[in-house]
Amino acid sequence: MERIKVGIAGGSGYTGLELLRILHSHPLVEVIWISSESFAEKSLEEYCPAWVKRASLEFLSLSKQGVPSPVDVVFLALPHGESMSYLKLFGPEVKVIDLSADFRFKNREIYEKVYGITHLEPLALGEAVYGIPEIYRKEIAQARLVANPGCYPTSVIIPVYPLLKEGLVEEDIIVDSKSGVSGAGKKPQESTHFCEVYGSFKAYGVGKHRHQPEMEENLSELSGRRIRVTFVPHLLPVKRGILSTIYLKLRKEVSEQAIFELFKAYYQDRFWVRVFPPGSFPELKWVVGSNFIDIGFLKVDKQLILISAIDNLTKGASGQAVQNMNLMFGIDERIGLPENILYP
Ligand SMILES: NC(=O)C1=CN([C@@H]2O[C@H](COP(=O)(O)OP(=O)(O)OC[C@H]3O[C@@H](n4cnc5c(N)ncnc54)[C@H](OP(=O)(O)O)[C@@H]3O)[C@@H](O)[C@H]2O)C=CC1
Ligand SMILES: CC(=O)N[C@@H](CCC(=O)OP(=O)(O)O)C(=O)O
Repeated sequence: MERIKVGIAGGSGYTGLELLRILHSHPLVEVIWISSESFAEKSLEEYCPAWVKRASLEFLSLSKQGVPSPVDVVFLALPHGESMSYLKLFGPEVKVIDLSADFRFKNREIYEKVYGITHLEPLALGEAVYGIPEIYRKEIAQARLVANPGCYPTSVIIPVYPLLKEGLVEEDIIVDSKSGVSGAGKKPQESTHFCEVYGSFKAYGVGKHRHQPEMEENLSELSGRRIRVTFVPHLLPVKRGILSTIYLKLRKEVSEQAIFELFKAYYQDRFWVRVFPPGSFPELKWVVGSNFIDIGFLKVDKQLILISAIDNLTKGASGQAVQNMNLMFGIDERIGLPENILYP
């Protein structure tokens, strides 16, 4: 098979560098170009010496140079609002996987309200497939444009989906998530400065985080009911990882064993999902660096507590994006993705 030719828009950012880490070891891929506005014409080695002796690529400026060499697929690892402005550069023969939120909503009005910007490519919203391979495998395989989900929604939608789909839980869901600081990207901000974060722990975006409507729209569509999510994210003083604790009310009596069997029925053949037996819970250290999502659960009377863990940059972003690319090109979704963790 000829290698898949890849372009990475935003190759100098955290998810862009994670894409490079993964794709460099992918046996069926060749990275043809990477872009950065601030480092245009600088080499990857100069920007990030970890690449010395490994790859000789030079950043180009997408805004100034326009469409670079032809590729089969482009990853848009760009800020919200920027991704959609670059979509038109790529013809219909090029597959696009967008890591931003620009194509995640079916409803344009919700996107514009949540992000406070006018959508530049509203027609593409209908075409885009929400990129959770464990749920939308068939649609992703046919897609030209995939909207890679947000990191927090990935950690919530995968564990909650089987329970909602089978009508086992109520519509009101409480999500308490904690994320490492790389979730905020590489651009310096006071709130993510080392001294602000290290040795501390805080909630942010309480009751108004933009991932709440993303989870609600998607879970409502999947379940055919109006789902309400109360979402509180927190900033952990670590670089990578998300741990989400999800509280659900059971609609009827179900045993823990039956819930375990349900998860197995949905995810047994989904390699990147690991469901733990009742009472065993995930930890960041067992997933960080890998593309796994780990799920644990416990029933307390009528309440079901789910705990999930992912690496925000891998299963929460670039790993999932490569998993989507594999499906779009008809190859095994395991290929090229990291199973190894960064432990200790
Ligand atoms: N970090 C995470 O854990 C996750 C991030 N995401 C989403 O993925 C996307 C990328 O995130 P992340 O990698 O963290 O962000 P970063 O801030 O680390 O990187 C952003 C990238 O976009 C480039 N860029 C910025 N502005 C422009 C522009 N106007 N035109 C062209 N290129 C531009 C930057 O290049 P330059 O060198 O010029 O600055 C850089 O390469 C975002 O939409 C984010 O929300 C999704 C899931 C998880
Ligand atoms: C720690 C932190 O700041 N996290 C980011 C979420 C990153 C992400 O996955 O979301 P998007 O792709 O939707 O940007 C935040 O709360 O905005």
